Amino acid sequence: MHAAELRVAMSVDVEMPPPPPKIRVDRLVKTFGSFTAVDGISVDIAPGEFFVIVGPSGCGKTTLLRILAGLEAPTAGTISVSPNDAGRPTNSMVFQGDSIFPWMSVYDNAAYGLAMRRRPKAEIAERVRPLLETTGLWRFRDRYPHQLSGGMRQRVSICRAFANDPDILLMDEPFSALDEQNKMLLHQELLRIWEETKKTVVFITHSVDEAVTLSDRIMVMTAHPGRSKAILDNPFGRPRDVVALRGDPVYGAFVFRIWEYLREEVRAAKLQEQGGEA
Ligand SMILES: Nc1ncnc2c1ncn2[C@@H]1O[C@H](COP(=O)(O)OP(=O)(O)OP(=O)(O)O)[C@@H](O)[C@H]1O
Repeated sequence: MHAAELRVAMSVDVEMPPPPPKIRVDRLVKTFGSFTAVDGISVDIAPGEFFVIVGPSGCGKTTLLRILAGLEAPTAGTISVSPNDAGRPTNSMVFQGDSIFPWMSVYDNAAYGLAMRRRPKAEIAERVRPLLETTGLWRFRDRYPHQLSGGMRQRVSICRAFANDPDILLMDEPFSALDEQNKMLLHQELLRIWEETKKTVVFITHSVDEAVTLSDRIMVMTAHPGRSKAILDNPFGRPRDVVALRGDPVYGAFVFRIWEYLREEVRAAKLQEQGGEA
């Protein structure tokens, strides 16, 4: 057999094992006193995956993200994150609304994580400038947050998180305060930056549309106590055009499928909120 034939034969026969997960969540439980916020969630998230969590209000999404960020300890179960290159932060968090510093310019806000790690100025510029350019903020780099629109402030938060070059990005409803048009632009920008960097992202949202637009997989959570109800593979490939996506008949069908899982949970959460039984 020639070497080329042997290679073909081997490529057919040898199945590569999947890469080890970047994040492994194993039977995770979080209680606050007698209240169970997260109840036995297990999931493996692959390196470079865009993993989105949707669920009704109060189901434990933020609690789960805070545990991933190391801001809360689990009550039971474990979270393990495969190690990264030394010297890089494990994760950066982007919060709901914008969380940039009002006393710092756009540039300094975007550079904040790197400056805190005392990276050389040239390296900071090398990282920050392309991000500010991609998001249309470069010419506003000397402005302060009060001189920016909400969409621009949120762009600064995203630039800061990516500039920091973490292994994992944790995003807690970062776009919930924005109007539809700004949201759409930011979705496209976020996807563009993510496709260049292939970071592992865990993203929380209330919006099924946002989940479908951004994700590789979507976890639907139950109403309190927060459990994993379903984990769905997104049928759309990459790269994505966030507007064209909506014209695809598969889009509506996938949104509908997620709502089938979600609607009962939203109803249950509403009843819980009103003090009734779900
Ligand atoms: N530190 C805390 N002490 C007591 N209860 C808490 C604490 N943090 C969260 N909870 C409760 O845990 C539940 C889950 O909260 P969490 O913020 O994780 O939900 P969520 O799904 O992110 O909600 P939303 O979508 O409304 O932001 C809520 O009932 C909340 O009140």
